[in-house]
Amino acid sequence: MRIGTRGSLLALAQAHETRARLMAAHGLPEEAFEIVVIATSGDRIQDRPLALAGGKGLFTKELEEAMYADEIDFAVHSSKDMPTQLPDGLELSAFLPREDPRDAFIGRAAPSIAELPEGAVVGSSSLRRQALIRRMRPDLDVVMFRGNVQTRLRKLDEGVAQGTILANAGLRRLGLADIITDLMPLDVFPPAPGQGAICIESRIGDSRVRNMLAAIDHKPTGQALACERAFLAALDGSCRTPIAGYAMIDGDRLSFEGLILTPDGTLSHEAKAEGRAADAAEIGRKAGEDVRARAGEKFFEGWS
Ligand SMILES: NCc1[nH]cc(CCC(=O)O)c1CC(=O)O
Repeated sequence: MRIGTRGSLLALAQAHETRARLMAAHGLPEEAFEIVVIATSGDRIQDRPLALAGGKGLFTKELEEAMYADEIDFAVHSSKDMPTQLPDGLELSAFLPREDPRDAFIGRAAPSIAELPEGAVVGSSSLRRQALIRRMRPDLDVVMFRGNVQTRLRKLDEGVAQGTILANAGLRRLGLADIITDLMPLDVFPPAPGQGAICIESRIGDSRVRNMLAAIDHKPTGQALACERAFLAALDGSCRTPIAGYAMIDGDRLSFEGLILTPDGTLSHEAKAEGRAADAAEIGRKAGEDVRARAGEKFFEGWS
């Protein structure tokens, strides 16, 4: 089996984790799986926010083309980077057990956002994180910050900013949990839909691949993701609007909290929903339609 992945350290860590789980589940040796690294446009574009460069498909397009061309059997992704609408003939066929979904703060002048001095600079290129920081601390100066973890840490060392925010899950997968100075609570700083969950994309109808992946698929994570992705899809997947959403599964029950904000963090609309885990997608879709109706179409217009 050929496992397709991007070449970033985080993507490679995720591909290796997937391979280790497949080896354990099927009692197969490492040689049964080849990891194939494919560069994506998202990796190449470093000079502007991804929302302005075309949004989410940027991390997935080249991997999807490799699946169509039968150069790889499946692709490992961060669910957060996946568009809500997949190209024809492809599906999300497995999810690994979700890591902690929270965002992590890496602070220099202070260990937490609340303790930063007035006017301090925080780097982030995520519209959601920028809006949430501004909502918490309107006095802070939020600047664009892209690049991998090492680049960001160097910027902190150089004093370009006094703090930045990254996903706890990614930092843990990179073995970098010790650089975190604070974990953002889910209620004040809700994560992006899909954050912390690794997903696997494959060709619809490829039963050999599907059977292989079924052994490592984590159903509760798949249900949570179905809800969060339906929420996002109902909001049109607009990557110009800061959107947060997190579903929790407890047995056969699901609870969901979603949030949309204006980029400056001054206005927001929240959705809370509960129901059967089996109805995950329906719950997410309704929550999305509900906030969309309450916010009004004007809410989604005019941001850039
Ligand atoms: N867009 C980059 C990206 N995609 C997934 C993760 C983190 C890992 C995850 O959420 O599973 C990150 C980095 C970050 O947000 O810190």
